[in-house]
Amino acid sequence: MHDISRSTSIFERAKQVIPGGVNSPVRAFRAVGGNPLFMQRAKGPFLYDEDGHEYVDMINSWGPMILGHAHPVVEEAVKAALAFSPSFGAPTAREVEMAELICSLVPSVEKVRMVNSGTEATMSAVRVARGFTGRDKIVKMEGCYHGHGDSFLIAAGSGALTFGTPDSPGVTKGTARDTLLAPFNDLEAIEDIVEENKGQVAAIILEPVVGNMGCVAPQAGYLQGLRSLCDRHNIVLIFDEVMTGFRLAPGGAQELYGVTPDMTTLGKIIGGGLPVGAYGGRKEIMDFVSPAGPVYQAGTLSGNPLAMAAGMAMLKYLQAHPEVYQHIDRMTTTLVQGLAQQVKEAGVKATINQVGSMFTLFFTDKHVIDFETAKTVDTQKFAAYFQAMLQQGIYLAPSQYEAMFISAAIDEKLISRILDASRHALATLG
Ligand SMILES: Cc1ncc(COP(=O)(O)O)c(C=O)c1O
Ligand SMILES: N[C@H](C=O)CCC(=O)O
Repeated sequence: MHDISRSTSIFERAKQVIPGGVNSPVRAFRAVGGNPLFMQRAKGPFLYDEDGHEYVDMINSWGPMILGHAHPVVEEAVKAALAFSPSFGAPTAREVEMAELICSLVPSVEKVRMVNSGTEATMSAVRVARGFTGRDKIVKMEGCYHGHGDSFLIAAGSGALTFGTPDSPGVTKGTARDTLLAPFNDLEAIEDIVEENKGQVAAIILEPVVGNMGCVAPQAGYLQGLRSLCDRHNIVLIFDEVMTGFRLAPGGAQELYGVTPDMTTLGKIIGGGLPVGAYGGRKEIMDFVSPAGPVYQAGTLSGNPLAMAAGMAMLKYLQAHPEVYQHIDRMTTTLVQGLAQQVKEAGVKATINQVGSMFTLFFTDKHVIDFETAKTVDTQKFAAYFQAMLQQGIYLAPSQYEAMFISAAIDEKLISRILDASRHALATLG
């Protein structure tokens, strides 16, 4: 066993002053047992904990570190921006440059507003959709996670699902009533819901490729079907691309699947590792946002110069190096094929979903296509696998209901290292 005494003692202190000792629940390792590791630094594909251990990072800050940690291009951009002051509370040219780049790359986005997190982006997008349509209800998919806004903490994925609180206390009955639930990948079900609530649904929001009940791909025709349903009923279709934006393709999942929503929410990569979010869409909808229109949304630190500098550096690097996408997709495919072979040889009940550089190894023999099938996983097996991988220096997402994200810093040698570790981990499962 690793000596993690420094992490453990920091965790003890943390629990005295931070709820559960962490600033975001999934970090607490409760779903996998043991104490969370406290990280000190990271470089390229590696994380280093407070006790000095090195780990191959398979989460990459839940997506944004697509180039690996502390990439020099991002580091330099942040240093340069810092010298000009970390915040003005006034508009800057950088924000305009960022908006222009997003509008040029993301098919659905004609105008965009920067915010500080994915949660803010989704909350704001839904408010705008309600203001635009004059309707109250939204439809969300079971198991999708859109941050911790009240309207979304109903059948929510990610940490909410991991900790058994997909319907969070504190959300009023009124708010919950305005969120209708549909199973992911089921067009018939959502058509019925929209029909039963005719003229009342402002927006349908979903992760076009789900990452927050583990990685789940949309089935053929599903996204197209939602597009045409929204067109028929004048409903605003919102793709939450906080995870998939600039990861699955420069234009996100909407580019990959060729389906253009009315609005898109973004985060993660567009901040290059700094706190950021954005929501955008068709001009006529976005012009409802204050001060152009009546729907209020604001932010003291929105468009923060450091976040803009880091995000722009990352987006421009990706634009100049499209081979990054080929590399991360190829590395992920090699890894997933290796894992699939190992699972078969070990006789372990498991199935793997992959879209581009996102994937999840689910400990179930069911094909995972929605919330119901995702919930068939053996979470104890996953926990044992997680711990066995951790002991061998591989840092996985600490929950079965999450996706893993591969960075450009991962190469063939590291894939072999991960696969060697996995072979041993699977052998311990029995
Ligand atoms: C798809 C999706 N939407 C929204 C969010 C919320 O983003 P944040 O954690 O930055 O508030 C997340 C991640 O947490 C996410 O994965
Ligand atoms: N699934 C979440 C984001 O992608 C996990 C991150 C968090 O909630 O801390």
